[in-house]
Amino acid sequence: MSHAVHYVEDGYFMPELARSAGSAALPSQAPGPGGLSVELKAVSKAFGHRVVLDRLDIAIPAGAFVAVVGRSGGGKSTLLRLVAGLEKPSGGEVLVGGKAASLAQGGARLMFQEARLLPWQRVIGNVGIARGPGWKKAAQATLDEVGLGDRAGEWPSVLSGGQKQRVALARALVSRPEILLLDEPFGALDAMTRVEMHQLLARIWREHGFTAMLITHDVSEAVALADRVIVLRDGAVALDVAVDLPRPPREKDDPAAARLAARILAYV
Ligand SMILES: Nc1ncnc2c1ncn2[C@@H]1O[C@H](COP(=O)(O)OP(=O)(O)OP(=O)(O)O)[C@@H](O)[C@H]1O
Repeated sequence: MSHAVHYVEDGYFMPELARSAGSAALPSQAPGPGGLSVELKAVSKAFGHRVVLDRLDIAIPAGAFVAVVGRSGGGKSTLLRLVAGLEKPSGGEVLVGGKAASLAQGGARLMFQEARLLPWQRVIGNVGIARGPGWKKAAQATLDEVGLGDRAGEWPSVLSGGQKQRVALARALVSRPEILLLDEPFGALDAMTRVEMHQLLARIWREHGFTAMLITHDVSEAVALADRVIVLRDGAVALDVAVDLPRPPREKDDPAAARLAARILAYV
C-alpha cells in the first residue's frame, strides 16, 4: 500500500512540506486506500498535573468507522490529536498503521466543527490547497463527489454552513487520506443538514475505504454513522460497543438505533 504523505496542523495543509515530500493531489476517482489501523497501548496524557487520558487501550482495525462520545472536557479531542500526531502521549504508544503516530508520517486528515476555509481562496482553491500536479482536476472531482461541483468558482463567504462543511470534507478527501479524524464536524448544523451530511459521509466512507474516527457529543449521531461506539469517561473507556445494525446512516427514527443510543447514553 502506498502511504501518501500529508501534513496537517489545525486542518490546514502545509503545501511547502507536502511538495518537498513529493506529495500531490491524487485523482479522486482512484480506489480508496483501505485505511490504516490505529492502536493505543496504555496511552496516558497529562497537561501539568491534570491527567486527561489514563492508560487507554484501544485497537481500531483498518477501514473501521469508530465514534468516540463523552462529556465535555473528557479528552475526546486530545485523543484525536494524539492519533493525528499533533500531540505526543505522556505514556504508552499511539500506533497508526503499526508505526508511531507522527505528523511527518501523515496519511490522516482532520475536520472540525468550523470549516476553517481560507476566505481569499475560491471554493476550488480551498479544496486543492496542496497544489500538486493536476490539483484542479482532483479538486473539481472531489467537489462533484460532495455535491458542490457547480460552486467551485465561488467565494466561501457566499456558502451556507452545510455547504462550507462540504467544502471542508472535500478538502480532507482530495488527497485520499487513509484516516479521517472528525472532531464534531456537524455540531453547528441544523438537524436536516446534519442528516444530509450523515448520508454523504456514510456514502463517501463506503466508497473511499478510509478509517474514520468521529468525535461527537451526540450519541444518536454516533449510532447513525459508526460501526463501533466508544464512551470516554474520566479519561478511560467506559463502554466499547459494536453497532450491529444495517449499514449507516441509521437515524433516530430507526427504533433499534434509538434503543442502542439510549443504552449508550447511560454510560456517558
Ligand atoms: N494544550 C492543552 N493544555 C492544557 N490543557 C489542555 C490542553 N488541551 C486540552 N487540555 C485539557 O484537557 C482536557 C480535555 O480536553 P479535550 O479538548 O480533549 O476534551 P473534549 O472531550 O474534546 O471536550 P469538548 O467535548 O468540550 O470538546 C480539558 O480539561 C482541557 O482543558
